[in-house]
Amino acid sequence: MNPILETSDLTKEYGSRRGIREMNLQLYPGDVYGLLGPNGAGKTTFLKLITGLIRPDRGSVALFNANIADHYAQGMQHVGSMIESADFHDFLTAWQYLKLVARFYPHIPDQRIERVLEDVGLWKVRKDKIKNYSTGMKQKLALAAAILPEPKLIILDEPTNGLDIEGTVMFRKLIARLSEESGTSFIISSHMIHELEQLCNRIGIVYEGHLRKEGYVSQLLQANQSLEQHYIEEIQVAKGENNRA
Ligand SMILES: Nc1ncnc2c1ncn2[C@@H]1O[C@H](COP(=O)(O)OP(=O)(O)OP(=O)(O)O)[C@@H](O)[C@H]1O
Repeated sequence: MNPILETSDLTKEYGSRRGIREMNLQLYPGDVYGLLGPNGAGKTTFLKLITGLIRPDRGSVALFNANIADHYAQGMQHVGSMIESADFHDFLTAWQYLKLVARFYPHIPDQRIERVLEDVGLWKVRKDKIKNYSTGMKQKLALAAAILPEPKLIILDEPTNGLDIEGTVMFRKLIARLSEESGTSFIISSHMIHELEQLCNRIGIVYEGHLRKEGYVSQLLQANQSLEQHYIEEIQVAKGENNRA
């Protein structure tokens, strides 16, 4: 099976020498991949690189077999993403905003917009101006925009940030449904390890710009350790290595 996302030696160093180094990751159809790591580990940097929002210093990104440095539109045509807090046109309503997003795609009927607004729990407020939305409501709208064109791969950076408990449950159910019913693949960065444990089939742990450990959640849990224990253990090992260096 060909990977739908493949990064090779992906490297981006900021002036501070922080960033990510030589990250090699493959995502396969149907994968729901959780990217875990402490603050500043490099998760957002990685997600920005694979969506072409920033350019790598070295290495490459292939999406659906297209190298995005040369064939960006081709690689991104089946990808939806939500990375960092979205900027909206505040004077629009949610409905108008999604109509605007829909214009970037060949054919998205109004029924699809209705369905997505219902899915993310914004149906009742669809005619309210976005400037009156809370952070969580804006987060839901960003998620709605990401799933609108029914992409094969959805890339989400901290998607439950700002969501209340009901919103978090809605999010979890929506991801599970899209994964089960449509075979949609996901890569999700989050600090909510319990959310990821329930949602993901694979996880990767990033620390100080390196992909330290990867695994299938089912196999990791067989070792009689929770995902949290695996995570803490890996971070302790990484910190120990740093202290010795
Ligand atoms: N534009 C930038 N210029 C300089 N340094 C940056 C820039 N963006 C990120 N960094 C640094 O690169 C490192 C990785 O940041 P990144 O945002 O990718 O981490 P993260 O894992 O997403 O963190 P968090 O969980 O806090 O969102 C951090 O040390 C950060 O300070």
